Amino acid sequence: MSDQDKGPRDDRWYLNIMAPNTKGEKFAWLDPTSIYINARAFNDLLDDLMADLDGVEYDVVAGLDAMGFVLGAALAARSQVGFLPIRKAGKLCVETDKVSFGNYSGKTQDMEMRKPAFAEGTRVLLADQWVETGGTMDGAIRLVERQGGVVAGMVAIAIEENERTDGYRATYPCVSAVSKGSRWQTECNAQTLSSFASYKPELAFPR
Ligand SMILES: O=P(O)(O)OC[C@H]1O[C@H](OP(=O)(O)OP(=O)(O)O)[C@H](O)[C@@H]1O
Repeated sequence: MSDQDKGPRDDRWYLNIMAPNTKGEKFAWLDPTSIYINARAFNDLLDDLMADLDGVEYDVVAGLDAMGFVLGAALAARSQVGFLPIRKAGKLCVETDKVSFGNYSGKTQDMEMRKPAFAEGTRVLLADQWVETGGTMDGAIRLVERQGGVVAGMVAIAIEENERTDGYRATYPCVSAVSKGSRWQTECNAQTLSSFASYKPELAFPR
């Protein structure tokens, strides 16, 4: 792809290379990780998220296990702040706080954060790949607040619209590559993208 192909910044062209689910309803409805494979796509995604995070103040980025680690760590590096992994339960070998949460799959799971992870009043930016029901974010918010942290905002490739995520947008700065009011947002809410019709894995190849 050439620079000309990028188009206006609002285009968010890299969303076109996200892959549809081909494995059925036990899985998420799409796979955004194809964006990470392609250098231009990944960098343009990070550029747009960083631009939209301008004015949001945070001391650390917390990434949600597992795919939130990719975006969260990359944004932490760009922001020159540290990165805090919030893990699915049973992995951390240090003291932890634990919460239960439900996500799009309908299952209840536990997640953990090291204890203590930060000083009281630390501003934490929560990063995840995707927000669907918002249940995973809810667990992360509780973990951060339990240790006296302040949720500084949330960032993801997309935040689907529903009652819970409307509440997040009303409460925190929420940044997503899928812009509110865009046709991408409408398609994400409906869980089908028009770009799926022309999706090819080759679109994401590294070169
Ligand atoms: O808003 P929710 O309904 O809670 O769903 C969003 C969560 O689901 C996806 O992760 P998943 O649990 O599939 O795990 P993964 O990151 O390990 O792929 C996504 O990365 C979020 O973490």
